[in-house]
Amino acid sequence: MEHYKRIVIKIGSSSLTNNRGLLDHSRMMALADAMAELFRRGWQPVLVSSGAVAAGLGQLGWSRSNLTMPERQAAASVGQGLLMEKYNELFQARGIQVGQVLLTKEDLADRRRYLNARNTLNVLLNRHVLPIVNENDTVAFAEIRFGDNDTLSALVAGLVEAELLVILTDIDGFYSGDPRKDPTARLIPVVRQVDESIVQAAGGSGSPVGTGGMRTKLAAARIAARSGVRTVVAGGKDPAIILSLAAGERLGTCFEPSPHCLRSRKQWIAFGSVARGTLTIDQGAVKALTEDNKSLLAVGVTGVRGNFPAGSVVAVEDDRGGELARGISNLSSDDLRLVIKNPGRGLEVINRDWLVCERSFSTCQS
Ligand SMILES: Nc1ncnc2c1ncn2[C@@H]1O[C@H](COP(=O)(O)OP(=O)(O)O)[C@@H](O)[C@H]1O
Ligand SMILES: N[C@@H](CCC(=O)OP(=O)(O)O)C(=O)O
Repeated sequence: MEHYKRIVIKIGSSSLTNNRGLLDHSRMMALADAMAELFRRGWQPVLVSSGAVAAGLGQLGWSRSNLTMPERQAAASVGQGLLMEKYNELFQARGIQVGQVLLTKEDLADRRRYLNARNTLNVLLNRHVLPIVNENDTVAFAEIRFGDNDTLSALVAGLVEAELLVILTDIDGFYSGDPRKDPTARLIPVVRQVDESIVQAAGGSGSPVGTGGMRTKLAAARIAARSGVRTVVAGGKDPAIILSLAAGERLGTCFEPSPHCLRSRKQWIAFGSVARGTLTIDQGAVKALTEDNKSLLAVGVTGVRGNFPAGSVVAVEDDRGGELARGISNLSSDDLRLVIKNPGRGLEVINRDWLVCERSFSTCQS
């Protein structure tokens, strides 16, 4: 079988709409040209496209100030149609079929639906259809909402085992501070690890249509890195930049993949799943998990919060309250409460193959 390399391109609302809030036809045409060329060069691309809310508001002539969530969702239902109509027209003219994939956080939090989404994306990619992904804004609310497509694009990149995630935005990369506020800020060409000093430099959105700004791009880069995917944040003014990036040119800011990347199942536990309860563990268990790479035994569990059946994803906290791991519990909350009163020493609560130790779930999962 021929080997195709996969690339996920995420484009933000700020790069897709003009100053009147309408879809920028020439920008979208340039994007379609560049993506068609990617196909010719043997890539299997996925497009994660924002712009539904912005395009809907522009079309309807609604003001963006003081919008309620149902009004945003209503605008997205208009804008998503406009986006797909435009993409269909542009890609069909270049001999490429497109498929719309709308996801909510809940779709990826459910393991079966996550695997279904993966299967669907694989069929589209293997048959050279371009998947165009967005959050299902019309139905997503509160806890089932990603809220930003940067995070969604990183999850999709892990899901399809992409080599590269390109996040196109209205600035040419990640700077040492928000350049709109700090004139001394400088472009950082390479980030090996998204640590606290890096997170400190990131600000929110700089445009009226963007969501999340650089903060959500860093969260995305961190998820992608742990999934073994390199991320580049770059300017989307000229979408042909994706061809240079795919060819390995160093432009924008490159976030290197982690040397300790997670296998697919653990990626889902760490970044896709939603914890249904919380276990508190003692310091001996903290050491066993974080230093000795062991499974979690009942003897180290000191408390259980929430009600969940066996097989649920649970958060694991130390007795100071910080989440340090997440995994799939072999026992229901009721059974766990019984067991910890009189712990059988060897009883395994979470097998290490179903456990991820990570202190940064909260920055990755809004
Ligand atoms: N450290 C930083 N480096 C670069 N841009 C930053 C930084 N902090 C905040 N930003 C802001 O992030 C914006 C891009 O994010 P956003 O507005 O959400 O765009 P998009 O619609 O492409 O997702 C930039 O225009 C910039 O104002
Ligand atoms: N799903 C929303 C976009 C959310 C989002 O992350 O926007 P952006 O910061 O412009 O990438 C929409 O299509 O309007």
